Amino acid sequence: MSFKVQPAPPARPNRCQLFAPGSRPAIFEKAAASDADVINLDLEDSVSPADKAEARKNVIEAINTIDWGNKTLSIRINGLDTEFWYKDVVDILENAGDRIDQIMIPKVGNAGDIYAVDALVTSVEMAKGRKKPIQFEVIIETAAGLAHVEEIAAASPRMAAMSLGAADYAASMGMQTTGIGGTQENYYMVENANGDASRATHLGDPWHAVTVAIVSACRTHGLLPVDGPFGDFSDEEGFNAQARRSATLGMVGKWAIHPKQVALANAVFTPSEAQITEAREILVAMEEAEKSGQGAAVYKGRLVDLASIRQAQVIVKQAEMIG
Ligand SMILES: CC(=O)SCCNC(=O)CCNC(=O)[C@H](O)C(C)(C)COP(=O)(O)OP(=O)(O)OC[C@H]1O[C@@H](n2cnc3c(N)ncnc32)[C@H](O)[C@@H]1OP(=O)(O)O
Ligand SMILES: O=CC(=O)O
Ligand SMILES: [Mg+2]
Repeated sequence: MSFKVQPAPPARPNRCQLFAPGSRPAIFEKAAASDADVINLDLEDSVSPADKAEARKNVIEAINTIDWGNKTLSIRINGLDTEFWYKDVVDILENAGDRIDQIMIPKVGNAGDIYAVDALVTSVEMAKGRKKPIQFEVIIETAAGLAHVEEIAAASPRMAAMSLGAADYAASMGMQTTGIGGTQENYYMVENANGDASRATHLGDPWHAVTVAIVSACRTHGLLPVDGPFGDFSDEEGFNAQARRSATLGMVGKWAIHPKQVALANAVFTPSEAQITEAREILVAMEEAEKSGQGAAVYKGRLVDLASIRQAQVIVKQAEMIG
């Protein structure tokens, strides 16, 4: 471990973030009644420009009147390259009560973007005497966002979470796809020719590099790394495969852009009974090993050592937090 100890991320469940367009207030109550840990009311890309002002009003009313239970409530504002974002921040923080937890900032490109929103939020908080500091979550969904991911993660004490936005990321990177996340059929390896007539193909994961970059920046600075949208909400198997890859790489949750996806995300990002049992058994095996002066032991025929304790603790802590 470096001299600088890795900070812990916010201790709250973040297995699923359910999105609802701000221009569709009829679904807000349904979102509030869902099993998602986080609700994102959207003012950005699911709201057409003509509806932005109305959506802001809807969202403010919803923050103030709907019972959001113990969910994290987050509002996605418009990007800093638009004429909408400052009014999103000012109107919401001047008119919404303390039930709002987070602002989600889309398309961040560098630490300066966070600084700008932080300055505005801080000013409105002071002016209105707001007691509960607003946290930030951001979306990494541009080439610049990926290039500056670490400075973005470190940009403000308000930073709590970071998501991968597969749709805008693909557009910004010039990727040849219109799919939102998941399998990309043209991203594959083919087995060597070697005279073999049947050349098997193996699909690769085009989201791997940016996912790892996000997880690394988040873990370095104590944020929650989250996988973003999976557009084809009829494809449960595809969603599960994407979510399992993200969970394996260290992400803590995934967006749902349709209520169908909430249970899927919760299932993948909740450690299974088998995983929890195995993690607890490893901790017991290591306690026994340490008692007999050993740093390494054998569990089910494989090596476990002090690093295994830290791995097992990840799963046990996740399970305890989710309850
Ligand atoms: C790339 C990005 O930026 S992703 C993030 C931004 N995008 C979004 O926020 C989109 C969020 N999702 C949606 O707007 C909608 O789910 C859509 C447009 C995809 C589909 O909407 P619909 O055609 O109404 O879906 P469908 O008919 O299958 O809905 C089934 C039920 O779930 C409800 N529902 C649909 N979406 C949501 C939602 N996001 N939250 C809560 N409830 C919802 C419907 O009202 C309907 O309820 P009912 O059974 O009581 O009538
Ligand atoms: O905002 C999300 C995305 O995928 O783009
Ligand atoms: Mg986007």
